[in-house]
Amino acid sequence: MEGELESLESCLERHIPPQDLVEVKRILYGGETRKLSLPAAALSSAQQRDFELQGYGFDAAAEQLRRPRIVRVGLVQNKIPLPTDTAVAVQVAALHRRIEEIVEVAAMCGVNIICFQEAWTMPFAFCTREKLPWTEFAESAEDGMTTKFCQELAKKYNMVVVSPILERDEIHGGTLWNTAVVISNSGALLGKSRKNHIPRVGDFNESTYYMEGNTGHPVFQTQFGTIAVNICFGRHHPLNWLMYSLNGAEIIFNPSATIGTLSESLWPIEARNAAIANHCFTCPINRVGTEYYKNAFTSGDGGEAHHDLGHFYGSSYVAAPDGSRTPGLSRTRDGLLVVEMDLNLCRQVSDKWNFKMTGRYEMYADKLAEAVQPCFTPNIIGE
Ligand SMILES: NC(=O)NCCC(=O)O
Repeated sequence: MEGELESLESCLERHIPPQDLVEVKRILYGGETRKLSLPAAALSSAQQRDFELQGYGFDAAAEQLRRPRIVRVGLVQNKIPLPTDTAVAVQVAALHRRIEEIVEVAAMCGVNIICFQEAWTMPFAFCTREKLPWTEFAESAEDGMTTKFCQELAKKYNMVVVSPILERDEIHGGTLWNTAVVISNSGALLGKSRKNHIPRVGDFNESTYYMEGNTGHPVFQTQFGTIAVNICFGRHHPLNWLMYSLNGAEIIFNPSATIGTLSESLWPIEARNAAIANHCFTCPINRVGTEYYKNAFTSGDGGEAHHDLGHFYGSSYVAAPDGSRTPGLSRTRDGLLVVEMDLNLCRQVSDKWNFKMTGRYEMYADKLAEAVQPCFTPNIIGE
């Protein structure tokens, strides 16, 4: 992608003198994350298939009573492989093929839980506010062809699959939802988690298509750890992260679709802060590239109509409960980030910082209950 910075990290590596780089990484990233040694076959397959493959590891201290709880997660970011005016079924098939070849490499790297980007089976066409053909990408979470496809992958590779799609719920009048389907490594459907916070910002006009999710904050018990899915815009809402954490999530995925001009300066902060505040691992994932539409659309701001939403900047990363984080994937290329983590780190950091213990949730529960009442008066004290 011409003119786009490849990644923040490659820029730092290029320009910061080596003697300062260690300190810069300590301050910015909480230190240098351990690099994983990935199989040569995986690295060469990634190269042949034209996607970036990076691997990092977070360690925890050895304990006497608990064995290490090591899990490998995979985060996938990708461009749409075909133009947005290609037939719907052909676009979906091409995305299935692309994901299949990335998941195969994830399996070579020993990934236990994989998560794809938000609405991964389609262009992020909600900016257009057109209904057809975009609503045709919607599928049943329970038995749509993408769920069936992911169940096959889960069984074949013994991998938990988190598959964020546009859902059509036939039981409730054919309504649409922005939903993550969670599939166990046995291939069984574990359940689904709908997007709780729907954006109304800039060209992100998703409320034209679906409402705020009604599945609450489910946490899925998998063989490899407890996981939750906080879909995209929920990233800006600390209480949303908190609720998944209160329900016991050790890893919270954040499949997203967001663009540089809107959110890139927030991206490194929000999910990382959530990992710190909630003593868990967080995994934000963003799509890559610029998606063009035949019909121009406006942003409702008096500006010119345009054919694209802007550049999706990738930069997927993982943040750990101690506040450290991996480098981000590329801003421009498809990629797979493989991260090994010892889940014992969550309780170890919790015992150190005690945010759960010092959180005063009962005080906030009371005060929030008051603040949402129509008769609420803010507690402002004047002179
Ligand atoms: N997909 C989505 O909710 N995007 C909104 C923009 C953002 O959260 O950065």
